[in-house]
Amino acid sequence: MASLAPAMTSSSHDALHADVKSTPGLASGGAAAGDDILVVDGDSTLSLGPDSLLLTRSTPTKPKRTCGFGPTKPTSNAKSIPLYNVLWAELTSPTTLTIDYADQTAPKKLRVANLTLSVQDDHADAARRWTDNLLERAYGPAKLRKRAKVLVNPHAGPGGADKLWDHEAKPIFEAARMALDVVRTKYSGEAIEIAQGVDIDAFDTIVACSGDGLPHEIFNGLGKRPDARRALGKLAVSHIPCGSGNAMSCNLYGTHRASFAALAIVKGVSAPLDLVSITQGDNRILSFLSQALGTVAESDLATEHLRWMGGARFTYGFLVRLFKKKVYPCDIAVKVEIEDKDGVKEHYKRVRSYHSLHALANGNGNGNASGNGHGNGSSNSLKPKVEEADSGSSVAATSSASNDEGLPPLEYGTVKDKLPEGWELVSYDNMGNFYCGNMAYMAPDANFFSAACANDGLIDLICIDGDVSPATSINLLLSVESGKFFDNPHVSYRKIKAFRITPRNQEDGYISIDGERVPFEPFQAEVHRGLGTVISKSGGFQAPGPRDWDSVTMADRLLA
Ligand SMILES: Nc1ncnc2c1ncn2[C@@H]1O[C@H](COP(=O)(O)OP(=O)(O)OP(=O)(O)O)[C@@H](O)[C@H]1O
Repeated sequence: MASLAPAMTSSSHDALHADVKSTPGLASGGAAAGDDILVVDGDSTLSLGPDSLLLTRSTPTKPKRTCGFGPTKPTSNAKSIPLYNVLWAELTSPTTLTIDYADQTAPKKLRVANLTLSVQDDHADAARRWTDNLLERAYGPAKLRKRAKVLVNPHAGPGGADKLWDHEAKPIFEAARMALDVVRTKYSGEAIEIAQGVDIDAFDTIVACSGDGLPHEIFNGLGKRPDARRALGKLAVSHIPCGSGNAMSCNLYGTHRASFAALAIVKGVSAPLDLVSITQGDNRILSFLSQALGTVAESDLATEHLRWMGGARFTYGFLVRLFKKKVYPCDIAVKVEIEDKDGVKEHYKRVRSYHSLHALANGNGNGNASGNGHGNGSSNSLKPKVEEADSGSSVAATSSASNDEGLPPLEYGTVKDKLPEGWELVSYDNMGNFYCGNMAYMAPDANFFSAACANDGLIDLICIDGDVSPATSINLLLSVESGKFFDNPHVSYRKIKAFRITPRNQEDGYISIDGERVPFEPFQAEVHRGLGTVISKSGGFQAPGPRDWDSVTMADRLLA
């Protein structure tokens, strides 16, 4: 019989005799291309369902004895493996079929397991075709055997990135037969240099095993190249979560667990991601995640000495500050695109509906389409209005003739220039939080920017007054986890294209760009639609969106 066991114990596998079953509609004695069923060991079968691979043993396995206590337990004759979990399959000899897959052995961990079956030698060709069919279905639009440059930050988060890479991510990548080039970073900033010099044609993805600091460095390294636009568009950045926040992985893979993220990278597709140019003094850097000034920035950056607390250090820092009712006076000038929350929800609905309809139009109901998120699909009638409205400012639109050049020009100049026309300048004496997000989750269970879209050319701006009562602040913090934050009346939520912020009456303080501290000086930001590329599980973000965004009929969607 076939044995299903972790790879480490493969020596215990029983050999199987495999044959190709004649089933109605299939050629007798051989599996024609597209065949779904392979017969093993005479009567056992391996069948390909729409979502899973099913091994059914014909001979019932003997029930297990229970030493006389209670009734004997019947042993199941079938084993189902989700196709999403299938990593690799091949005939390792003309008579041996091996299938590697990610097995969920614990709620927080996947482990590589394999299935070894013998194939009758006169049916090797048919078994090979069946194997190709299996891999095609298991990978869908995802590229097989991605080539990865892997950067491991041994000092990420609470520590342990080496272990997470070695024990949770690497085995999954290796089982998927990915080509790996692994580097352990030795000092801060090395990932910038590596990304600056990497051969972008030699790899499909550059994987950060780290917190969100290494992806920030990687985007910036790619952005410093003379061929920045091509590099950012070609080499997809991906993330194995090893830090304390791990926002990138939460947004793109819906998990902050290393082995689940590794599987999502294996099965993920390249997708464009908006990136934000930040100018401060004479510098220009890229931001992929967030820009913050106020309680949130300080709670993160001023608690570095409490790293041992893991994710709890942020909550601790936040509570300490909110009881002080700290305010951060500043001048803010914003290029607003969508002013009110209903408009933001409507926009989110349009983008999501476009992506799901686009996926359906491509015959990919699970939304796992490679075009998903690029907004450049063929079905023009389904395009959301925002994408058309934004096309003038998209990087693709402004740079198609010059793809090998550096970063796109700044549409609104730098922080040192005169304030652009049409920007609304407001002075705030009581700002508590100026928080701008390019992704939804800022950490697990911290879906601050629930209306964020990966590739809409807009960033989401949250402003909260600092002089609200501590009870209101605590309620606000709790509402993030419960999903009610977006609708809280104390939260101002807008979609914007650019902003400039100038702190006032404070000698020093904290400004966070993607969780990294930058000088406490005025800075300006503008978004570039789809400038970066990431590996994503389904082409966009995994966040659920603002509450009730989807209370809309199919007709609404089609008319949106
Ligand atoms: N070998 C190293 N020694 C010291 N610093 C390093 C090294 N390698 C990378 N770094 C720096 O560590 C910084 C933080 O990296 P990373 O995001 O991986 O972890 P983190 O900030 O601890 O994550 P989190 O914020 O989620 O806790 C990066 O800015 C990077 O420059």
